[in-house]
Amino acid sequence: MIEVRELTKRFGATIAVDGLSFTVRPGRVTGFLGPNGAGKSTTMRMIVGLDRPDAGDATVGGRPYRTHPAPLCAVGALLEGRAVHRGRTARQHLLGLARTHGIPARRVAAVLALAGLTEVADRRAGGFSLGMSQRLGVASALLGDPAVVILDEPVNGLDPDGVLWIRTLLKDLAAQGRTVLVSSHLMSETAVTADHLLIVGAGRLLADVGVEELIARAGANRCVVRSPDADRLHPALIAAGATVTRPEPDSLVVEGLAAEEIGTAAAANHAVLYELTPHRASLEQAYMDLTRGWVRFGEKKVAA
Ligand SMILES: Nc1ncnc2c1ncn2[C@@H]1O[C@H](COP(=O)(O)OP(=O)(O)OP(=O)(O)O)[C@@H](O)[C@H]1O
Repeated sequence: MIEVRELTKRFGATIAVDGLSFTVRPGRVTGFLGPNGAGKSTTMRMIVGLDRPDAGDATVGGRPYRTHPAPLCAVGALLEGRAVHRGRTARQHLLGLARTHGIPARRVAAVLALAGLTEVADRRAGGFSLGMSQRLGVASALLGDPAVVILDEPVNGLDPDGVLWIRTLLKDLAAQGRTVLVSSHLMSETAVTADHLLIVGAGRLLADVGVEELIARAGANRCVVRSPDADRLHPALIAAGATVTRPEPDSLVVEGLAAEEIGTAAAANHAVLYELTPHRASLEQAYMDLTRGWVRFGEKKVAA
């Protein structure tokens, strides 16, 4: 579990993080979403003690990151710009990290395999592509078998194979009961992996919401129905509680009823259906609506 309370960070005139409070729960993937400059990296850096907050605090597993006796075994983090000694091989890098925490060497082989790096384990990390470096960063984060995993933009630089790998990995980690916080500025990417979303803009929390709930909030689900018996179906759907518009004599746009309910009402009224198409509100649109007006233009914060 990660708990963030009233976290605030200023860089000169910029308030990077502005009184942010949230809880990240175990057993699910939490997406940390926001446009560029929203304060995601700064928040993650404060959670792992790399940046000092101006106000507020963050705890991991009930205590500040710095006070964990073996932090790597409590929290695994992949943060942007993570330093790897360029002259060392991937295996040497991981063995070095393992030694600082008394982690057995067999764990190194395990995370190399998990990250798909076994074949390149003895190559110098300095020659790694961005995607391979990201994989090494994830391997490092998982080295201590931590209960909490924090990844900042992990899909950056990954090829489609790598993107699929990270998606599966995140879901597996959550299914094992770990707390997983993963940042992105792309809703489309996050929606396929995350169960829960924390959406930030200009350092503030805009939404703390389940993926499904956000879709529902984005607007009622609509169904397009075509029927030669629209005259009979139209009043029946209204009686069942729907809001119905009728753009064509044989077509109805129905809000407030699920496709199953519409089908059932049609059958009960002996109405033939030529079409019954659910149109879900797009998550992308919901995200755009939420974050519109919270994009930073230089130093200025612009609210809707
Ligand atoms: N070390 C720093 N010095 C000065 N300003 C900083 C520093 N780090 C971050 N900022 C500023 O704080 C704000 C939040 O930045 P942050 O990197 O946390 O956002 P982000 O949501 O991670 O963005 P991105 O998706 O672009 O990585 C931005 O305006 C950024 O310019």
